[in-house]
Amino acid sequence: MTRLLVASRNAKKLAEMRRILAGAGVEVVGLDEVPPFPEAPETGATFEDNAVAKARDAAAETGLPAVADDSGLAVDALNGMPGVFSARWAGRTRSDEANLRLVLEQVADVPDERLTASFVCASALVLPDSTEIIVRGEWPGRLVREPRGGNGFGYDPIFVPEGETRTSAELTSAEKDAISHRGRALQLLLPHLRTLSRP
Ligand SMILES: O=P(O)(O)OP(=O)(O)OP(=O)(O)OC[C@H]1O[C@@H](n2cnc3c(O)ncnc32)[C@H](O)[C@@H]1O
Ligand SMILES: [Mg+2]
Repeated sequence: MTRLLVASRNAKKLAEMRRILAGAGVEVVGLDEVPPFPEAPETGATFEDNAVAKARDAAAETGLPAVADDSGLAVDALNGMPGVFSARWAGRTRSDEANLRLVLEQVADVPDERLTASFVCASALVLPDSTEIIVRGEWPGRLVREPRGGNGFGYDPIFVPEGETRTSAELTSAEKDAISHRGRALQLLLPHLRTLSRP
């Protein structure tokens, strides 16, 4: 089976990517299973720029096809922030709890009807021949002021997807994967991954 390097240092994100890619006809390999290489900081202005940079580095360093995602929460009342800064919104400690508390503080005066937000995921596949495929998945919803639920990671406890009453941290893994920004982006990559495993 063709090996595919999934370039993420976030264990919970990686687990989601592994689940969604199961059945794609590739053997998923994590960064822990390849020799270490220096990883560039995520300095891009867009999710797409960061995703392709992560995947490009990983493919170049290992010679394997590589997929990476850059993702985050875009809050309408905050002009799309935290956006590409989602992982480190409350600073370098990168604490999920501190990040979501800061967002809640920032929207404290925003009326409920304007608490709309979306999760965004840009996912990039870079092949050994340097072909780059970049896709995007979005998951619209709204914020709640009290975190709820223990599944998922990041901002999941304060995000209620459109059409749901539960937060995304209250969805099962399978429910989240089926409709999430990451699930949608990776579905768009699947046809490209299938061509990898063809002789
Ligand atoms: O870059 P890698 O190593 O993949 O891991 P990371 O956690 O740094 O990932 P990003 O740079 O893409 O930052 C995305 C942040 O956005 C948030 N996020 C992304 N997807 C999410 C999801 O499905 N549910 C909740 N929060 C999410 C979460 O805070 C992540 O740390
Ligand atoms: Mg990151």
